[in-house]
Amino acid sequence: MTVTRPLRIAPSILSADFARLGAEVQAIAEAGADYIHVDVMDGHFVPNISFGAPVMNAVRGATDKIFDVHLMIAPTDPYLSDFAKGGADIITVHAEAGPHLHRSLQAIRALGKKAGVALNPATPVSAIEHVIDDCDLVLVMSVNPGFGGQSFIPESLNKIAQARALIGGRDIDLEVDGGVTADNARAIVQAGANVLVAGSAIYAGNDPTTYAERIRTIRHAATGMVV
Ligand SMILES: O=C(CO)[C@H](O)[C@H](O)COP(=O)(O)O
Ligand SMILES: [Fe+2]
Repeated sequence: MTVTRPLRIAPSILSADFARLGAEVQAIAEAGADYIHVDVMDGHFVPNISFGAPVMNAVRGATDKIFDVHLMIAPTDPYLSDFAKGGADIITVHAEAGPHLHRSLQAIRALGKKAGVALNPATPVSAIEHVIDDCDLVLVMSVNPGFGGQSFIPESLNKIAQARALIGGRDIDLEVDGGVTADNARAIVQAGANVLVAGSAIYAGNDPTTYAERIRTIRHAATGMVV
């Protein structure tokens, strides 16, 4: 029998108001986020630059929720300890970011953190077959990484199902990131995911009074609850 971990909603602070980042992290945590998704981009692995470990560390004190750090950087290994010391709980590296994925995953666990591996849309699930027991989280990218606000790639649903089959009964989160909304959340969860990242769908308008309702709407849609 396949055991799926509990549903988690992980707002991406990439879509937050950076001028008020600490307050935005606190607001999203109080609004019901399960994980805080932190997108780190280097302008090399992806065509955009966001922020690094010092900025993440500066807002770490805003909540004690799990910091789910998505590294879109290459190389990754020289920076892992900065993110671990800076307060990351889960550190996810891309399978495409370097030739030694197994070493990177082991390095994250040696730092006492949960190790995640992310797959770009063009990378097959088979790329992580031989490291699946070294992972605590698998992240299926449902857009090409680099920017918030893109549309969900429909083929991702097949890939999520393949990743779920690979994970089987292991205690591993299956996360989906990119273009997640209340409209596709149910299909994503039915395909086998349990962690939904959403940036623009939650932070739209940067109005904290709407965050709890946006998170609740996605959570209810994902569970098939009629509201
Ligand atoms: O990793 C990312 C982009 O590379 C972001 O987490 C993702 O795009 C979230 O934003 P949105 O929900 O607006 O698509
Ligand atoms: Fe992300």
